[in-house]
Amino acid sequence: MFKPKKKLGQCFLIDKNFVNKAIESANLTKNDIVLEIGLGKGILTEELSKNAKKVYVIEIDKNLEPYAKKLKDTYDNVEIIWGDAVKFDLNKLDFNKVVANLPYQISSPITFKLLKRGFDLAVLMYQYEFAKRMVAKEGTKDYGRLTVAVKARSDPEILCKVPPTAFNPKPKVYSALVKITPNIEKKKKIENEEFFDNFLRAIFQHRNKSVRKSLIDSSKELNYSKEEMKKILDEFVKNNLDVKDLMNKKVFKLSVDEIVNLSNKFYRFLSEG
Ligand SMILES: C[S@@+](CC[C@H](N)C(=O)[O-])C[C@H]1O[C@@H](n2cnc3c(N)ncnc32)[C@H](O)[C@@H]1O
Repeated sequence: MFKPKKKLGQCFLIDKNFVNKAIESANLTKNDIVLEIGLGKGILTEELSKNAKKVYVIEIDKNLEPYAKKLKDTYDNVEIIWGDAVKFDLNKLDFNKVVANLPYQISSPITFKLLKRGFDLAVLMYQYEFAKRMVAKEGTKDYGRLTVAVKARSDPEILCKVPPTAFNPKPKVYSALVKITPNIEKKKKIENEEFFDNFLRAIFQHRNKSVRKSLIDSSKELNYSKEEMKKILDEFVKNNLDVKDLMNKKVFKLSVDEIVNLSNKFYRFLSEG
């Protein structure tokens, strides 16, 4: 008998309504190539393989092989990749959509990895609290680095809240199905994505401080000493008087657009200097 492992987030979906909701929301056609992370017993994989051209599934737990075999015996468009999805190079696979009931402990690294790789549409199950952070508004307690990283590149939407009874074993918390639609126009506004992500990491280390104080306190994230950062910021503001007010605002009160603009200006200033 298969014994689910908590540390691998093995809460398997048993309520077909949520499987159907995920499949419908992904608008699958026979041209779609889907990536799923976490096979489990294959409840989602089976429906994906019926509705898409091909399904790649990355699964870490080889003990689930009997379920993989059963699926592969019935569907010839399923390919299982045994390994850690966090370490796997997603550019090796030619998928265009992502549908998954994510193991919660890797929600964050997988979301960042997927946003970097790019996709046409993703429908993902997250812990409800995590989903709320993805869609949060500026100035609220849930607003943070994750919100801005996601919203600066896509339009995330909570489709529905999912109760613990939809899974076996039952998790302690609620979950949510989230649809992430990439937004090319928004993404194009980020002048340098690597710099933007480092900038986010730096400012959100101190979300309650002003952007200026936060950048000084986490100057190491951008490879400067505190003294260097102070001088740089003074020069930056002197040369860009329109950022003065933003630099004095608390980090968590800045909108996504304001953060993108500030990051772009700071990136340009540092590259020119
Ligand atoms: C929440 S279960 C979902 C399983 C199935 N898709 C379902 O909906 O019932 C998460 C699955 O991800 C797998 N998993 C956990 N960590 C993983 C990782 N780092 N890489 C790939 N799979 C992982 C677990 O073994 C488990 O099968």
